[in-house]
Amino acid sequence: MGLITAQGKQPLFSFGVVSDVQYADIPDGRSFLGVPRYYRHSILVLERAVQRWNSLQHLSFAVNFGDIVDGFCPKDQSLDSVKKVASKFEEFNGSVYHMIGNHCLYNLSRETLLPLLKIPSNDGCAYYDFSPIPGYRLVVLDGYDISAIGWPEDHPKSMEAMRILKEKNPNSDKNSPVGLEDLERRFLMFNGGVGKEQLKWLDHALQNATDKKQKVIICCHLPLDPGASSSEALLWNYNEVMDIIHKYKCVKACFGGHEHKGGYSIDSHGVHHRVLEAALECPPYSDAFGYIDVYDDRISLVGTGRMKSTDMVFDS
Ligand SMILES: Nc1ccn([C@@H]2O[C@H](COP(=O)(O)O)[C@@H](O)[C@H]2O)c(=O)n1
Ligand SMILES: O=P(O)(O)OC[C@H](O)CO
Repeated sequence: MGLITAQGKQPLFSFGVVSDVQYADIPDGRSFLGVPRYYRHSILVLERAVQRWNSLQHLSFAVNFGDIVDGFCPKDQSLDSVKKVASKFEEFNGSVYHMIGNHCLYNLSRETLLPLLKIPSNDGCAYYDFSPIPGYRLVVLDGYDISAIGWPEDHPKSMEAMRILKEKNPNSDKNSPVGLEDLERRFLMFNGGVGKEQLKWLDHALQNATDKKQKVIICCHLPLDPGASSSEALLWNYNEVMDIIHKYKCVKACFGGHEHKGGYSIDSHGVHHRVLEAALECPPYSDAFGYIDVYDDRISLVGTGRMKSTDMVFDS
């Protein structure tokens, strides 16, 4: 007999989730705002996540929401550290889908990272989609498509990002939100945007999903809704992405990372937004990972430790 959950129904499929491992073999530290960060412990959180996912036996795949290694990782250790974390993920008895975050790009070029993490790529971009079952599609966005990190300085995408940052953020430290108001505080160098080609691709993917009567789950390192995240962590053009998503009824939930404390909201169109709590900020012996049970009419995140459980119900 298959798995039956608390709702008395068998999920259509289930998958593991973890975000912001930001491993580095360096002593504990703090974020700019003083929040403790446990760089060596975070890989143990991932290790326990993989053990738990394997023990459940009903997860078909896992999704890593980015920032696999921290920016403070000594640069001569970047490659080995990414390989070390990637091989922990490989201990999972199923496929693992990765996305890139700002800290990945502080460490390694897209050229090195994407093949290492087996991220399907087109011209160095890291967006892709897949259908675990015919009725559902996961769409993974590259939130650093337009970014001042990760592309060579003279790359058109890097130059466009610098133009946006100069226009929107007058501070000499482009990671500083000082003086920026409300939602404008997202125009920071450690964030990024989705470029025109990717927006077109997203529109096409959602049209195609609609035609096939598929429901869609969006995954992006950067959060897409101000209700689920501080302004400082949002995707630069979250509004353009959401305008496309809201053209269709197929998107039921958007998941993200980057905002380490996590968040949850339901937007004006009934789309659920869940930002996942970071593995990096778990004090020793505590955890932040989970798995998601997907049904026709709900998506249930079952969290462990600091990752809160969230039941997301929608019209099927
Ligand atoms: N409120 C803030 C937050 C960050 N910064 C700058 O960003 C850098 C990275 O921040 P972390 O939280 O990841 O440590 C930080 O070194 C600051 O330059 C800021 O100015 N104001
Ligand atoms: O993961 P970091 O160091 O880029 O920090 C991101 C911030 O938490 C966003 O507010």
